[in-house]
Amino acid sequence: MGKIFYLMGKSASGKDSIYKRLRSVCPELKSIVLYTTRPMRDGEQEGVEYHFIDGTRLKNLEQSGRVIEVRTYQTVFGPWSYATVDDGQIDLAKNSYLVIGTLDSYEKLREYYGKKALVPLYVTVDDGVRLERALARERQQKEPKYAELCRRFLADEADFSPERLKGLDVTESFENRELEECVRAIADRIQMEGRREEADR
Ligand SMILES: Nc1ncnc2c1ncn2[C@@H]1O[C@H](COP(=O)(O)OP(=O)(O)OP(=O)(O)O)[C@@H](O)[C@H]1O
Repeated sequence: MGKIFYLMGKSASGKDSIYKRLRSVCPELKSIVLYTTRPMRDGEQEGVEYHFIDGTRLKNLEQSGRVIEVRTYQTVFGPWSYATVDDGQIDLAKNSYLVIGTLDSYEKLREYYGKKALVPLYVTVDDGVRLERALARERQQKEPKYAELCRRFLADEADFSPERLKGLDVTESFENRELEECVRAIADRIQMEGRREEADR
């Protein structure tokens, strides 16, 4: 049976950077396209970055029991939802998947597909280094949002508390000191899972 490799970590831990590298290092892993009610941005394409839907369609999907997890953010443009939907794109009999997300969405997918289907890939960075990286990244924005950066940094403490991680069996972590080293360690972990699967057959 295939696995869902679930990449997660606190803000600015390097998930996006690692995800992009893993996409080329582990091309056999499929991606999952989420659904969102936020408007499409210039350059985005339906079905590539997201499936773009409206609130009514999301409600219908929820009523049909196909929404595995949904998060809604209150933005200045109104509420924007992001959802993982069981629309047939996830077929664990055939494929394994690489997904990037939050600990909450990891929990929901784990409830839906079963503990055995999920492999958590938890990325960590020393807090001081992470704050420096977050600040450097924010400084490059046209309108840096430093208060939001601080809010997220503090919220991470509760979101990824040791108790929560332990409760969800996230016992392994990958330190992102040097990007390529971290990518290699995660790729090795992914390959080990493949070997385990073969041995069990
Ligand atoms: N190993 C590394 N060494 C130095 N800089 C890094 C490393 N990994 C990532 N970065 C940089 O740190 C910043 C945060 O990385 P990235 O955006 O990938 O994190 P993230 O976990 O996806 O963040 P968020 O969840 O907040 O969007 C980026 O500017 C990225 O270029």
